[in-house]
Amino acid sequence: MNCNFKAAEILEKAEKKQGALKTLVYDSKFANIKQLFALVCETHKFSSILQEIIESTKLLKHTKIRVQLAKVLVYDLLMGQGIKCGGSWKAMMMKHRSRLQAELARIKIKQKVSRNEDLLPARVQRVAGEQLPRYVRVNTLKTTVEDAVDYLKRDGFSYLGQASRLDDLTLKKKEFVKDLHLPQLLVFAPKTDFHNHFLYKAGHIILQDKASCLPAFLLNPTPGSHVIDACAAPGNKTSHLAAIMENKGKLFAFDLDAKRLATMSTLLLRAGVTCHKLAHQDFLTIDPDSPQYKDVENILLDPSCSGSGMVCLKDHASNEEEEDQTRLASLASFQLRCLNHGLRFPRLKRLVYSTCSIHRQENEEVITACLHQNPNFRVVHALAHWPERGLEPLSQCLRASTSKTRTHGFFVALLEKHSMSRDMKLGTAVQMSHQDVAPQSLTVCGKRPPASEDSEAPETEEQQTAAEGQTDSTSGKKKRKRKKKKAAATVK
Ligand SMILES: C[S@@+](CC[C@H](N)C(=O)[O-])C[C@H]1O[C@@H](n2cnc3c(N)ncnc32)[C@H](O)[C@@H]1O
Repeated sequence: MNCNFKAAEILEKAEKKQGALKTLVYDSKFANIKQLFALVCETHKFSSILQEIIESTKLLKHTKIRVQLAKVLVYDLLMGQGIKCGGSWKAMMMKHRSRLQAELARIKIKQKVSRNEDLLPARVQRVAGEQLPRYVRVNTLKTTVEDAVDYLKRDGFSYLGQASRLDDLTLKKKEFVKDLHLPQLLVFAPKTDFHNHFLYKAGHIILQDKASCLPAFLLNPTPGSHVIDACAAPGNKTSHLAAIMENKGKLFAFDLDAKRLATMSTLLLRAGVTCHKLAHQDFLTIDPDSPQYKDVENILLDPSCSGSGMVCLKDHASNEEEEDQTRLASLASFQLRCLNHGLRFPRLKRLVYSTCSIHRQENEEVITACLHQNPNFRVVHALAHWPERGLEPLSQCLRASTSKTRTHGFFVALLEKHSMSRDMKLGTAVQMSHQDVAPQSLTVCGKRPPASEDSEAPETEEQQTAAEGQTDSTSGKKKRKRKKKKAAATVK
């Protein structure tokens, strides 16, 4: 189907509140998702100006097409690629081109601006003004960061060194730096285009938003380990996992969508990934007790979400009041089911949960409910220096946004199973308190994790005591334990 037509169909569905733009785009099964996504986002962004042009030129009357299609075609003709999709609509639009161009020029003169972007409503301009840097992840399966930097320098880019503050990510044309948080990430000026660059075509670099690099980075599976990427396509995080695993071990990747899996196959081939096993399967139907998954210790779960963190969609249904609550509830319920399912794998040690949503329902609330139902897991306080944390009380989790991290809106939680020895240290009382108290207080136990590689400095004894003293049953057990200890000491 023609890209313009598909884009119009999606805009119409979004207006009827049948879903968020991103989900609708991905659900469309369109062959070129990237192209469709860009067209939908841009048309949506300029919607009010396009409407004005269409009305004053009486385009609908002349062409008998629906308003959403008219918007897409006018956008493409006046501001986009010049209607590449062609066909009969192209001929039709060319007939009206000079009138449409004249109307756009008239609006610009009236508003005393010269650029199309300056016509955008203030709130949209604010978001567009927060243009994100271009993040480039170096694919260490094919090259090293140093070699990539050298290549780019020889190619005319100007290397400014290692960033140390967020402000260092504000870059001008051709400048680039190493990221301040993620060692394999290079940062360039917004809209630096690498699609035709040798390093991209050869799979040496992957174009991936910084926030989307967090899940694999935090999971950090060791080479040789067995890992599941539960909702994997189109596979950027899978290829990141494979790079961390140095292509050693087993990486099981599942997705429901055959087309996205096909794209993923190409991406993984280009990236030189060989340790994966792709399956066109519903993750919820995977048997955790099947012998082939008996050694799985790590799971990355990046399930379908509302996509409300994607910058270009911020102007659309981006806050909780506007977003369809029924839809959010259904997404959250699916996300929780996936999360609970992931935690059923018998040898699982760590699971990273992520979404590109900014809604508490899909993020902190899912984690809270999950902890409530899985008292043998806790949330790890990840990446202590990350500037934006999960909403209270889940500050162990990470959030990301244009303003605080210069990325798309994102959420990541790292869950870890209590090891036997840790459970013993914490006492079974902690597990009991998980089950017995309200979900919000559950995180108190998660908030004071025993030391682990990603957790903050070990807590004080005082904090530990406070955490353990959440319920009567807990303190009762503690008292009994202390009494026993005292008695034992006396005997000695
Ligand atoms: C947010 S996207 C994943 C993006 C991917 N992790 C990446 O980094 O490229 C969510 C994916 O989950 C898939 N999905 C949805 N429900 C699923 C299920 N029950 N089992 C497996 N995959 C599922 C969708 O088809 C979609 O490709």
